[in-house]
Amino acid sequence: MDRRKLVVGNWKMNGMRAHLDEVEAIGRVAAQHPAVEVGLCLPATLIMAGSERRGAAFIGAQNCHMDISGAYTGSLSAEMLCEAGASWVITGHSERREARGETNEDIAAKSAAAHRVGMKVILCVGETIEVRDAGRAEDVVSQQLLASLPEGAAADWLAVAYEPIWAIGTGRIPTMEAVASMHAALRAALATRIGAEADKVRILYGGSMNGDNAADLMALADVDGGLVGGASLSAAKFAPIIEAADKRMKAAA
Ligand SMILES: O=C(CO)COP(=O)(O)O
Repeated sequence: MDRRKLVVGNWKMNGMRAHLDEVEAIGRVAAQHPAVEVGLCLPATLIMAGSERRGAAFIGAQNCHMDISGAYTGSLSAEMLCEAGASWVITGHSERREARGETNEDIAAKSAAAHRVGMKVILCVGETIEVRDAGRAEDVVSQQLLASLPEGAAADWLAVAYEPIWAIGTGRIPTMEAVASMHAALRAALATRIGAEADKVRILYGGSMNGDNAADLMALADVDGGLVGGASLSAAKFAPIIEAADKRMKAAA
């Protein structure tokens, strides 16, 4: 199955106008590696300016509301983010599931809302260290994925990111065997819901991905790219990850 590698930076609550030079530099790196789909999910304040300097990278948002409009102080709808220049949105990041109490149902609704306005979605799932240590990671994360999967999910608008919570920002990653096994389990779980379409859905790995481990991670059969936090904040750190994805695309061609 030819799945185009997808490498996306999640800037989280980082980035001021001064960092738009990095957006531009990453956009140039993306242009040098057209085999890879590259994007940056920016803080909402930078989406409009970032989308003017994005080069060959797409710009995404990090969250959206599930409703179109209304009395939701401080929230942004998918339509607003899309109009500002975001073509993708992250839903279900653990930093929102945990700290903001987002439920699987909320995440399915947000993902559907984004799809309705023509945006693409990166739906995040991942386990705590307690669940991993108890040997229940694959069951728990597969269930989380199915419970937060929006109606009509299809590969042309939905990607999944497996992000073990204990690997985010810690410099620790699961073993390659554990990542391979989880990604295969998630694809199998998807197939129970969407059948053969599951083969086309890109499943990204996220959590301490960097220039040193990206090549090994992206060589795994069901790892179709990365969702990258810290190492996406500068072109210098992000470029080696994009290059690793490009090499895999060429090796597979
Ligand atoms: O949460 C992440 C991306 O969404 C991963 O963050 P780090 O790459 O900084 O570990």
